Amino acid sequence: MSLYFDAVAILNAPSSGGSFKSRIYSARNLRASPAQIYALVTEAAKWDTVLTEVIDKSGILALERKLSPLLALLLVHDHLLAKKGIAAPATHTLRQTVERHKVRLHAEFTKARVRRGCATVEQFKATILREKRLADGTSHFIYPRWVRINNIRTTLEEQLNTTFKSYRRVESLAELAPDDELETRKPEPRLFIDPHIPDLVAVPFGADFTSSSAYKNGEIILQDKASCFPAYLLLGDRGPKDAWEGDLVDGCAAPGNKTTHLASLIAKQYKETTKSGPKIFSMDASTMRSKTLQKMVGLAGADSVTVLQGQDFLALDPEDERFENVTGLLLDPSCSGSGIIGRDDVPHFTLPTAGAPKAPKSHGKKRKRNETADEPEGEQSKATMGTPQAAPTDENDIPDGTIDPERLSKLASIQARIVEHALSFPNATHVTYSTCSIHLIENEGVVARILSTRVAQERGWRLLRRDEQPDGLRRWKKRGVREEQPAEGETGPSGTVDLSDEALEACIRSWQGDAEGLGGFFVAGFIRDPDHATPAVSVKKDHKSHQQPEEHDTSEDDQEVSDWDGFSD
Ligand SMILES: C[S@@+](CC[C@H](N)C(=O)[O-])C[C@H]1O[C@@H](n2cnc3c(N)ncnc32)[C@H](O)[C@@H]1O
Repeated sequence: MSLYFDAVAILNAPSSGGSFKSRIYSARNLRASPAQIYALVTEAAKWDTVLTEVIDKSGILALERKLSPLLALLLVHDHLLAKKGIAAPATHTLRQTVERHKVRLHAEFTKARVRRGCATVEQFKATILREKRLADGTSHFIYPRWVRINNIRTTLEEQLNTTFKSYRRVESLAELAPDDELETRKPEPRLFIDPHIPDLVAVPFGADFTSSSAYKNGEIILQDKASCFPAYLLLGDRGPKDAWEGDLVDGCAAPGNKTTHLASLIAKQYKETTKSGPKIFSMDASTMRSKTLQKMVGLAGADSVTVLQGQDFLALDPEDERFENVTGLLLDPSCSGSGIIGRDDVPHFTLPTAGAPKAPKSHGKKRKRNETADEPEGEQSKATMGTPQAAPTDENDIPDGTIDPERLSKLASIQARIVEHALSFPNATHVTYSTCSIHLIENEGVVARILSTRVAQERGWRLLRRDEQPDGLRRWKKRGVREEQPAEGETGPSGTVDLSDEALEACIRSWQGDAEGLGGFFVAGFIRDPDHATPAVSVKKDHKSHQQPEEHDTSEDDQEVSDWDGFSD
C-alpha cells in the first residue's frame, strides 16, 4: 500500500526542480521502489480522464471517505488495469475499499470504452492518448526518443542486430511521428540513424527501453541529441591513427551523460590500437549528484573515468600535477534550463470530484469527515489535464519557469568564471562550453565575455570555427544569434552581443519545437593556438550588459538553479 501513499506524496510535494523521474529517485523516505512509483504515476496519468469519469459515475468517493480523489484514481487504475490488481494484500482495508465496488467500477469502465467505440482495452488506450494529444496541442509534433550507443560495451552494428533487430529503418525524423492509423494499433518500431552524431539513433517517442538488457547493461544510453554535441565537438571525428592525446576533464559532470559520451568516443578511437587511452577526470560540486555520476560511469563501463565526488571545478588547481596532461575540458555548467522540453514533466491529473453527490446507497459504515487522513495537504480537486510530456534532456535541470534577469546575469557570471578557469589549464588546447538555455546572455554573451578575458588573449584562445568542426556539426545549420528579443506582447530578457559573423557561425544552437526534434541548446568550442600563428576568429566588443565582471558567488546560487536532474529515463 505504501506504493500509493508514496505516489500521492511525490505528486503533492512542491517541486524542488529536476525531472519528475529524478525527483522520485532522489526522494527520501520512500517505502516503495522508485521504478514502481514512476510506472504507476505515468500509466495512471494516461488514463486519468477515463478513471475520473469511472470514479465520478460510480460515486465511490462519497461512500469511501478515506479515499482522496488522487489516491482513489491511483488505486482504481491498478484495480482496473494493472495485471496483478492493487499492490496490497487482499485483506488490506484500502484495497477492500476499492474492491467492494468492483462491479460498479468495471461496469463504468466498460461503458466508457464502448462510448468511444473501442472493442479492446488496447484500442481504448490508443484512443484516449490521441484525445489527450489533441487536447494539449501536442499532436502536431512528437519528440523522438534519442538513444546513444555506448562504444565501450557494444557497437552500432551489434545493436542494430539485437536491440533494434525488429525495428524498421526510416529515412527521416518525421517518419517517427505517430500517424492516426498507427496510433490506433500498436505502433510499428521504427528507427532513424542520426546523420550528425555518430552512433546515435532515434525511435518513436514512448519507446521504452528501461527493461531491455541493452539499457540495463549500459550498452545504450538515453541521451538527447543536442546533449551529444559537446563531447563530439571536443573530440571530433578522430580514428585510431589520430586518436585524441592528453587527458580530459569534465568539470560539471553529473549525472554523467557527457562524461560517458567522452569515454565512449575515446573507446572507439582507441579500439583498434594497443595504446591505452587518456584519463578522464570527471567531477561535480554536488555530492549527491556525484553519486549518480559514479553510478552512470560504472554502468557505462567507463574505466578511464576518475570521479572526483563533490569537487567544485573552480577550486581545482590547474597547476596540480594530476592535471598536467590535460588537453581537453568540457564545461556544461548549471544554467537556467530554458531550452528544456517538457519544462514541467510532472504528470497532471484530471481528478474525480471529491465526495461526488451522485452516490448510490451506502453500504459501508459511517465515517467521520476528517478520516481522509492519508492525503498530504494541498491536493487540489481539479488539476490541469496533461500527459507526461516528452522527456526532458535528462541530465539538465528543470527550471521553475520564471525568467529573472538578475538570476540570468548571475548565472552568466558563474558560467563565464567556469570557462575562464578551464582556459587556464597549462596544457589545455580544446575547451567546450554548453548550456541548455536559449538566452543570449548565457550563451553568445558568455562566449564574448570569455574571448575578451586576459587568459584567453594571453594564451591565444579563440573559437573553433565552423570549418574546423567535426563533419556532423559542420553540417548542422542552427548557429549563434546576435540578438534576443521577447516575443510580441511578452516580457523576457533582451539584448545584443557584438560578435562577428564568423564567431556566430562558430556557435552551435538548437531550438525547441524545430523539426530536428531537440530542445534548446547551445555549444561553442574554444581552441588554443599556442604559437598565436593562426588568425583568430575576430571578436567585436561585447555588449555592455554581458560584460560587467562580477565576483564569483558562492556555489549556492548555482546549486539553487542547477540542481538536479538525474537519470535518463
Ligand atoms: C547541466 S548539469 C551537467 C550535466 C552533465 N554535463 C551531463 O551531461 O550529464 C550542471 C552540473 O554542474 C554542477 N556544477 C555547477 N557548478 C559547479 C562547479 N563550480 N563545479 C563542479 N560542478 C558544478 C551542478 O551540480 C550540476 O550537476
